[in-house]
Amino acid sequence: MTAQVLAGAPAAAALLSRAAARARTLPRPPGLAIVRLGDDPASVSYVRGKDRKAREVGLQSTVYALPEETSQAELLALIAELNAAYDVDGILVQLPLPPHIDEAAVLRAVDPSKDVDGFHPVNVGELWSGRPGLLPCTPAGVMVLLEHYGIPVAGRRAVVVGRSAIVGRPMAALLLAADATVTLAHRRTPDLGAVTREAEVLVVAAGRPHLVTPEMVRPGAAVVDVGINRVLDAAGVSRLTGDVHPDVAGVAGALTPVPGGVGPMTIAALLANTVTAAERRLGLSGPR
Ligand SMILES: Nc1nc(=O)c2c([nH]1)NC[C@@H]1CN(c3ccc(C(=O)N[C@@H](CCC(=O)O)C(=O)O)cc3)C=[N+]21
Repeated sequence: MTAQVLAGAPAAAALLSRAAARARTLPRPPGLAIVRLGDDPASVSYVRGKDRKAREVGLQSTVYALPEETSQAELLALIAELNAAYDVDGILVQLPLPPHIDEAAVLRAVDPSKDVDGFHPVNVGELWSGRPGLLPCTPAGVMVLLEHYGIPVAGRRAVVVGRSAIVGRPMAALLLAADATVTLAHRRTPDLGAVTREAEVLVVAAGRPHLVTPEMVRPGAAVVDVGINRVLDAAGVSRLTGDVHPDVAGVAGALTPVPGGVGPMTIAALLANTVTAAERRLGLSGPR
């Protein structure tokens, strides 16, 4: 037996087509502003992908590509301008930012009603108090992926590996909101395998290539691999690999591929969030 492949593309396409349909009912297209500093190749390529998909879905997308040496004050001034702009519904500041910028201060400067990354402390607090506002894109995308493939969460044991502010923590909050019994494990968790073997739903976002091996997985579990690690293969070619060892497919009931699993969901969730932000700002209520 080999695990069902939880491909991201069909679930992302379904989410995007629902978002596009909602966008078409608005009096004007939802506006997305993407801010990026410097020329890190991964950031340039992710931002290009987001901008292209945003246009496909009927959003008005603008990329602000600023030089690496942009000062914190200049960046905050741009954010203030975007906060005040009527036709901007969503603001995304691509991370990571250069070391001379105070990331937390920048994330706090974004108007929470335009925070389509769900990183502002107000949105984090709303999420953990069970009154979700705008949701962090990767965890929100994982929930849509599980739903798309009919994988139940309510009443089940869920384990999240990794406690980052961007994935692990909000992932645990969303699984809890969906009535799972949630364990949040991390690098200081003793006997990680004993903990992950409890999971009926296992989400791995540790940033460590092939951290999760077959003996750490409960037979039949649904395993979501959030890891995107660039590694060199035997021939010295750079490849993407996840935090879950490929042999886990022999034990799990379902498994997301890397690439082609969670990644496409993250972008789709960002664009769906932008439509939600536009609906709220225009006084129309969206779903959720
Ligand atoms: N403010 C902010 N918001 C983000 O959402 C954000 C960010 N900063 N900084 C960087 C990370 C990374 N991220 C990804 C999105 C899509 C894929 C994706 O679609 N990946 C493809 C493969 C892409 C490839 O081949 O490189 C896949 O997994 O199939 C990956 C990574 C969003 N991020």
